[in-house]
Amino acid sequence: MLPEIWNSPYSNDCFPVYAEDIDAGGEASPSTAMLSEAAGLLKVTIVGGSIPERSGDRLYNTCCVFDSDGKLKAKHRKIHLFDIDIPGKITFIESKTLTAGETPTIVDTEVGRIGIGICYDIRFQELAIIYAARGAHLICYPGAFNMTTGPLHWELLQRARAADNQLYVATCSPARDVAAGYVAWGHSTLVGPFGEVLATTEHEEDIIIAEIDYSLLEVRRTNLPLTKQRRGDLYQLVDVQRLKSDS
Ligand SMILES: NC(=O)CC(=O)C(=O)O
Repeated sequence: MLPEIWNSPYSNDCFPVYAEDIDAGGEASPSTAMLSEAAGLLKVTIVGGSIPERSGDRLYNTCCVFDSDGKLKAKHRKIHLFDIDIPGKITFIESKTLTAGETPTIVDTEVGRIGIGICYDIRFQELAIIYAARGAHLICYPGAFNMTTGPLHWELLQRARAADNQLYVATCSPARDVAAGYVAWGHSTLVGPFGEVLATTEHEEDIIIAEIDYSLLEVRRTNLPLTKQRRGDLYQLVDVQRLKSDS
């Protein structure tokens, strides 16, 4: 797994410059061609962080997932754009250059059923609930939280998504570069289905190698039978996409 916007500085000025046309493949998208080659050569599934994607006259913040033959299995376009204003701390308006994606993305891979979100997507618990309801074992969030929100929210949100939905959450952030226009918090992390941090980095460049045991999902769901105890008679989340595809 790679971080959010790993082929470009994280800035509205740079997104159009570094954007690649993913659907055209080959030389049009050197970053995804490289990921596909690496997945095939190493025989691993890759959740390819995200890059700015050009599609016609639009730009998206897009994560590509490759299977161990190097085939593109899924493409997730960041659904919730990072438009925030905390005066004196951080203002970022992704929607100045980017368009929001329109579909949640869940993908069956050799290493489990994976839901994908990109950074700000982690703040919207409904997306994680839908992924859990559709049988995700793991949600991967390439992200790049910052020095204001990172210390308070980055780990909190990962643990909340994992504990509420009793699944694994994996995040990958760029390392911190204090000279960059946007300073990332770092701290890539793997969280287990009890909300426990299984592995994490500091803010320097690093790699996490950790084991995921999906049999723990059942154990935790038996220990705490939240799904059975949910009061669907009092509240419900409607899976609009599923309703659309069923009709
Ligand atoms: N960069 C993001 O998309 C999100 C972020 O930094 C935050 O939610 O805080």
